[in-house]
Amino acid sequence: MSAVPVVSLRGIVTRFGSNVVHDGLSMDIEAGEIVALVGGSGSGKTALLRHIIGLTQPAGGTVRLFGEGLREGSVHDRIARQRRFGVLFQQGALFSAFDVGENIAFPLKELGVATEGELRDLVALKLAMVEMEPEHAALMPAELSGGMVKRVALARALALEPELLLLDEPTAGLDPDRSAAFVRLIRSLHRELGLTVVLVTHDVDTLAALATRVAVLAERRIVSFAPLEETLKNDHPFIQRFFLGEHGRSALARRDGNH
Ligand SMILES: Nc1ncnc2c1ncn2[C@@H]1O[C@H](COP(=O)(O)OP(=O)(O)OP(=O)(O)O)[C@@H](O)[C@H]1O
Repeated sequence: MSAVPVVSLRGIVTRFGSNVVHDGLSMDIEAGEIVALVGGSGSGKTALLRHIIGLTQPAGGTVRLFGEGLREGSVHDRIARQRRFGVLFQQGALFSAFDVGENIAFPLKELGVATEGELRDLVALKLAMVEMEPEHAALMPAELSGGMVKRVALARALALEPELLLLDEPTAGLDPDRSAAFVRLIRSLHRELGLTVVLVTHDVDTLAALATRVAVLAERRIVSFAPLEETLKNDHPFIQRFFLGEHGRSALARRDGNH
């Protein structure tokens, strides 16, 4: 296959003082995949997402997005590249002083891509994509349920019609019903928009429902990168604990029951 990976990480080294978080980490993510990134607390999952989108630069190694180095090209090229991905951070991270519509419009305004009238239409369109109503645009973040906060944050991540969506713990803090609804939403958006998705999650239910491949971050690198069935056969201690502990077992049993 000659297609260029959407994300290509080579020999990534990340250090915070004497804390070496990644040491020679490499991984390629192909177009259309949903990759679940798992690893212990503090293993560097969020730090890796931050490198992928260029918020931080690793101490060593290279990050390529859509076949281009993150620092490559003119300012114009970099802005164009930024429009090709959307991010949903761990806490949903809406701006509390802005209403829902302003939150969703924020990336569009920042890049100056629409007039006020177009913005209103685009906000309504993005709300519909996450199964919310145009009236919800006037609500303030404090008035939203946890599931709605995630939906609005997702609508904002989709604002610029990205090809790549990065989700950091998208279902954390949601009850099982809301979590399942969010998973269905991501699955249908993935299908309809042809997105590539990178998903950090501790939740085996979410992962089992979505991931085309599971990347396991342990010992400062990716120790396994394979479909779930194959991952489960790996006897790495972290993998065994993560999937075959009590929570993992019951999630996998639920998945088998749903098939
Ligand atoms: N800006 C920073 N300054 C210093 N240390 C940092 C910084 N960001 C992350 N770290 C450290 O790097 C390590 C990896 O952090 P990171 O947040 O990427 O882990 P994670 O795998 O996402 O964890 P969790 O699952 O708990 O969210 C941790 O030891 C963390 O303390």
